[in-house]
Amino acid sequence: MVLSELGSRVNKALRQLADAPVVDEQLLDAILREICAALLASDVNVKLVQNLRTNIKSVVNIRELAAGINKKRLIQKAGTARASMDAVMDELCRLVDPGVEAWKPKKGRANVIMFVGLQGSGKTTTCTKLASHYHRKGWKTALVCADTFRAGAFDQLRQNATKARIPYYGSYSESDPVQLAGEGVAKFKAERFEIIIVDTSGRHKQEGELFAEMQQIAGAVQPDNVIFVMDGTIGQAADPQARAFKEAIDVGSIIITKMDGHAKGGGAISAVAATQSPIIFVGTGEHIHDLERFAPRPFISKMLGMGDLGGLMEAMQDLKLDKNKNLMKNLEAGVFTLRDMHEQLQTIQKMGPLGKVMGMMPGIPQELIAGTEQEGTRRFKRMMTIMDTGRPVELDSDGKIFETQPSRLRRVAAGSGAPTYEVEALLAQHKQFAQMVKKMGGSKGFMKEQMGRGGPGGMNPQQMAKMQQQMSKMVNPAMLKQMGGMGGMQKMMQQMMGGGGGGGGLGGLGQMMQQMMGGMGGGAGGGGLGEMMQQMMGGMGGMGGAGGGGPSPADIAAMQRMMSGGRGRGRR
Ligand SMILES: Nc1nc2c(ncn2[C@@H]2O[C@H](COP(=O)(O)OP(=O)(O)OP(=O)(O)O)[C@@H](O)[C@H]2O)c(=O)[nH]1
Repeated sequence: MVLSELGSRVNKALRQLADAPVVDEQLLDAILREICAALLASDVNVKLVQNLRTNIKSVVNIRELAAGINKKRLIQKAGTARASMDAVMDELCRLVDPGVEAWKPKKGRANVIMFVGLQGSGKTTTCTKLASHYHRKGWKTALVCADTFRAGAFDQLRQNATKARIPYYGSYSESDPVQLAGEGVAKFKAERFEIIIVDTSGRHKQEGELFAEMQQIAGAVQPDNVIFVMDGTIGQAADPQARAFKEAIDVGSIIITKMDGHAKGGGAISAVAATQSPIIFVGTGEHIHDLERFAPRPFISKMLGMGDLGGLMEAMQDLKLDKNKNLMKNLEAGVFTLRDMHEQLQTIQKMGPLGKVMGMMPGIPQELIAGTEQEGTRRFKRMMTIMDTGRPVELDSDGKIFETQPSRLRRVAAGSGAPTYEVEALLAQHKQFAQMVKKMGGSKGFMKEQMGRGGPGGMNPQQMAKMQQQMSKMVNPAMLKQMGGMGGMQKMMQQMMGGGGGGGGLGGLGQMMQQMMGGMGGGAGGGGLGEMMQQMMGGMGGMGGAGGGGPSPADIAAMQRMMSGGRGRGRR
């Protein structure tokens, strides 16, 4: 069972808990049975599943809970359901969290990272991915190839490193991996590199020869961190494999690869318990950027369809929207040209595959993302092609030029191979965004003004308290906790609404994402925050009906009124 299926099965079980009129031992048992069956079907180690069950049962003592609060059925139910859900969430997180802080490189010195793992686990690919990650974050990074076992390993690393512009060291003729590793690390240390990543050979199975070589290389390069790379598709074999590596070498961190596609992934999760080491990244594809930072709670939360707000924020910050001076200037003036729209689409593309970005948004079920990813991406590409066909003067316009001169519209349609109605639809969408930007960005930044010059701090205390009250009603407390409480939530809203440097920047972006995914609004969202995020990201556009378990339409309306200073939408 792939992880998204595991997530929805667990989520379904938890919902049963929340929806049941009474929570008793029988119901809890049935739900635990379902969760455990789902975990086992995903290849999670059987002992770990047993532990999870026992731990939850010991935390949620139904009889005790019931005895403590037996006055009102409703209270009893609410308390028990919440305690059960918290316990399930905590135990799921514990599966992927060894409780050990991950190693972090130190600035101003050489940090040697050694990769180990079986042949084909994805070591060489992941070495370059990680090198590229550090390189992008500003670390002086180099790669050393000490894999002399597999013919072609050095070529592979050389090609990847060249593409990523990362200095590398290796040899076609030297056959001693220990000497190669030692020389490479010494060279890059002398050149004051900060991150030196050493790729080592693998074998088809864990065997003495491999481990002896690994230990000798470790002796030569004295790694600060040993990263164990494990293939996410290997199922139950993960546990003995991880144990064998841990016994042979001081594994400090884990990277699980091939977590894209149909990886079951549950087996590889067992590596955490086997090595007592944290997973630091997961590989999600063959491309150099297909490496996602791993953190236990966001991972579980994302798997359950609750999103990963931290990840979303990081992806947004990485975009450095405020560095796009032209766009910002236009947005602040309330202007949104077709070229701005083109740039926004490119920006979304830079955040990664649409599905990945949507997956970070809470309340959007994983199955829905998988289903709409293809359609969304196709639509996205068609829009880009249409805009690329426009002339510069047309792109820099507000699009009215196409209304007054229909021959231009027909020319763009013919040039891009799209039917005219599709070009018209794009122009209509652009018009909608442009109106929104005018509302939000114009008059010195509508949102900024409302939020108090770039932050909610400008609201008066009464407005602030009221807004918090509305927000807390709408947001699932577990999610609010994940976002760093009310403060975190406000920070996020700031980022989304004006943090990019001009009011409306990310609002437009969010709205576009919804458009790309096609009909992601209202009913699609499985939970409160997803709905609210859509509301916020859509620039208060009013997305319609609340998703299951979300805020009521009255709550949303109240929230909108609050956010727009009680003046209603549509005001300039
Ligand atoms: N889909 C997918 N493929 C991956 C991922 N990581 C690596 N691969 C692919 O897995 C295959 C093996 O990867 P390598 O990097 O050559 O494996 P290795 O562990 O270095 O192998 P040896 O050098 O022989 O030990 C390659 O085809 C990679 O493109 C991932 O996260 N997702």
